[in-house]
Amino acid sequence: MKILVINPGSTSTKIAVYENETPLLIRNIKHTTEELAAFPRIIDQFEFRKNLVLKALESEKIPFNFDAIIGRGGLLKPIPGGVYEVNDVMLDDIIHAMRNHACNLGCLIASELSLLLPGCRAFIADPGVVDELEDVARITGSPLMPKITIWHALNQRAIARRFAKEQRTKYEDLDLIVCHLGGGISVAVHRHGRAIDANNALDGSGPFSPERAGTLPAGQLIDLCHSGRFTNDELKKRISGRAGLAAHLGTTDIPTVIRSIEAGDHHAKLILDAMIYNIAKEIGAAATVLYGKADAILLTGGIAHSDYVISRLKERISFIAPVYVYPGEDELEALALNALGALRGELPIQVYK
Ligand SMILES: Nc1ncnc2c1ncn2[C@@H]1O[C@H](COP(=O)(O)OP(=O)(O)O)[C@@H](O)[C@H]1O
Ligand SMILES: CCCC(=O)OP(=O)(O)O
Repeated sequence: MKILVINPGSTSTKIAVYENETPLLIRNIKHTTEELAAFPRIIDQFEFRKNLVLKALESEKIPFNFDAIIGRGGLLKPIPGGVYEVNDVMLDDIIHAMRNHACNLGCLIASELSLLLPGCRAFIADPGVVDELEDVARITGSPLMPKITIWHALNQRAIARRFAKEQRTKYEDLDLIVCHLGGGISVAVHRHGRAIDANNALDGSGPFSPERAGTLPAGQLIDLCHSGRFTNDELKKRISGRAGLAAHLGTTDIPTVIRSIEAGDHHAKLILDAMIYNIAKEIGAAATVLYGKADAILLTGGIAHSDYVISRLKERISFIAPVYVYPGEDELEALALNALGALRGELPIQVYK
């Protein structure tokens, strides 16, 4: 069986082709802040990102012939984890989504390309809106604004399962803190296979990240909203997109920031060290959810490639539990395996309503 995998991220477009469990193509196309700034809205990137997929196939001479196309799931309603077939309700919710993120393009591109091939199915799996929070974790200080979670559900779970396999145990038998360090940064508590707490890595809570503001001072935010300085869309970009490292330093690229630090840029060092400090605090808070008894802390995502970030993070969090580092992500493989499992009847195909 042949599967095409499409993973649009905030700073990259990742593409894979699998023939059963064997990868035939893995491609990570990185996008600069300027390149994406040319598109006023994320939905405007549809043709650009779709063409990147088609060009990658063409350049590798991979025939356009697939049994299924699976995209990274978008910002739908909160749903349980698993594989979902792309349907009209899903496409409609994505087109009218309240929140913007490149992952919204995953099911749109998968759907459009699958329609070119008779019999080809379009899926998503474990989107960022997977919600398994404990009731106590949902309550905030305002009944008007209950906590919602938007996180790297797909990769966090794939990495947690990989760790469990390496430890010769089951994911469902472990208590883990997993932190995905990407364009957004999510920290989730996985208690016996269920993610009982996770931040909103997109526009709500947690540490700031390469392109997110994270938790902000609420009063100052309200004042800024009423200052007349920004439109609604501009303000949203100040929270997600032109926020975090992008706002402070003009780049989301960690190697660029580190080169500046090495060249003596004290401001760049202060900002990156502050991001690391805030990530460590979020992991410390997650430890309290498990009464301090985590089996391990897993660090993953693109930034986990950075020795600068990981060594400083470890200094602050190693006292909590053993730290394991999984640079990059297993999202492409996790998506491919979900599509294969669905096609083979080994995984239930859920219906998005
Ligand atoms: N080799 C590397 N060293 C340090 N940072 C890296 C490396 N590769 C990617 N990154 C950083 O990882 C982040 C992107 O992570 P990734 O998990 O690919 O996120 P996304 O899915 O949001 O695009 C960027 O800030 C990028 O600079
Ligand atoms: C959709 C929420 C997860 C997230 O922040 O993803 P990126 O790191 O790819 O932006």
